[in-house]
Amino acid sequence: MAALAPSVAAIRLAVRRALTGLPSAGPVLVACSGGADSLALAAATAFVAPRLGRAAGLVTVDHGLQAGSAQRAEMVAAWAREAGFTSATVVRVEVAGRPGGPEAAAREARYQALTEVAGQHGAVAVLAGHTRDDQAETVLLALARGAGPRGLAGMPVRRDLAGVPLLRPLLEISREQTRAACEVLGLSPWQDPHNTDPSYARSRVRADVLPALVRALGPGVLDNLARTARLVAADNAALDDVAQEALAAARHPRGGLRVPDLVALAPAVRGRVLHAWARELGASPSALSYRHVAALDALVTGWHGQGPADLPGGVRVLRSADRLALVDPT
Ligand SMILES: Nc1ncnc2c1ncn2[C@@H]1O[C@H](COP(=O)(O)OP(=O)(O)OP(=O)(O)O)[C@@H](O)[C@H]1O
Repeated sequence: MAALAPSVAAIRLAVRRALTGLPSAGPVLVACSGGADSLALAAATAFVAPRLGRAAGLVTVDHGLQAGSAQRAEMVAAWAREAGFTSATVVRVEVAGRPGGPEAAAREARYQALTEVAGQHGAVAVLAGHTRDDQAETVLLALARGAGPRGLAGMPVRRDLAGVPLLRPLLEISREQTRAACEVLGLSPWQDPHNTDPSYARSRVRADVLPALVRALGPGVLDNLARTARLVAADNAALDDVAQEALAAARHPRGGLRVPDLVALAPAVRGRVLHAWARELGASPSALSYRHVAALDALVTGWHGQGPADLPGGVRVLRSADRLALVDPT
C-alpha cells in the first residue's frame, strides 16, 4: 500500500482534532467554494467524519457574481455526493443591494446562507477552509491599518455563527499543503479570479507582499505571523475577561459608567471596557473604530467640557460630572 502523502495526513489530522472536540452528536457542514483550501478540507472531512461516526454535509454558495458560477456550484455539489457527503446543498444568494463593498456584501450573504443551511440540517458546526496563509494575510492587513490587538489576533479558530460554531481546522495548514493534497487526491480545484484580482488589498498582499517577506526574512515568516495571531488572541481573551469585570464594577447606579473607576484602570483595560460598553449601547462592532473609542476615552482622561462622543449607529455618549451616560435620542 502506498504511503499516505504528508499533506493529506496533516489535513486529516487537523480535521480529526476539530471534530473530536465537538460536544454533541449531529452533522457537521463543510463550507466549500470548490477552491483548493475548502476542497482539501472537504475531502478530509468526507474521510474522517464517518470514521468518527459523524455525518457530514457540504454547502456551496453561488454568489452569482461570475459567468459560470452556477455550474461551478453544481460541480462541487456533484463531487460532494460522490465523495460520500450525506447532503450537498447549493445556495444561490443575492449580493447586490447589501451595504458595504462587494467583498463585504458577498461575505455577509455567504455567512447568512451558511447559517440558514446549518439550521435546516441541525448542524453542530460549520467548517471553513481558511489556512495559515489566509491568517498571515489577515495579520499583515490588520497591522497595516493599525487595527490593534483585536485585529492582530487574526481569525479565531472557533467563533459563533448565530448559535452554530464556525470552525477553522486548517489555520495551521499551509496553502501549499492544500494544493498538494488536492493534487495527490486527483481533485481539480476551482481558481477564484478574485484571489488574483489586484484591485483587492488581500490579493496584493498574497501576490506581492508575502512572497517579498519570505524572500527577505525566510520561509518561517508565515508560521511566525500565524503564531503572532495565536499569542495575541490568548492575550486578548485574558484582557477581555479583566475588562468584563472592570465594566461590571464601573456601573453607575443611575446608569452609565463612573468616571473615577475608569480613570483608575490601565489604558489597555479601559479601552476594552469602553469598547465593550459602546457595543452594549448598540454601536455595531464592525463600524466601531479606534477613533470612536479614543473619543470616549477623551471624555474620561482628556475632559475639558467637550460635547458628546458620536459612535456608530447614532449612539451618543456625554460626560456629566463624574458619569459617562448615553444621550437619550428622544
Ligand atoms: N462560495 C462559497 N461557498 C461556500 N463556502 C465558501 C465560499 N467561498 C468561501 N467559502 C468558505 O470560506 C473560506 C474562505 O474563503 P476565501 O474565499 O476567503 O478563501 P480561500 O483561501 O480562497 O478559500 P478556498 O481556496 O477554499 O476558496 C473557504 O475556505 C470556504 O470554507
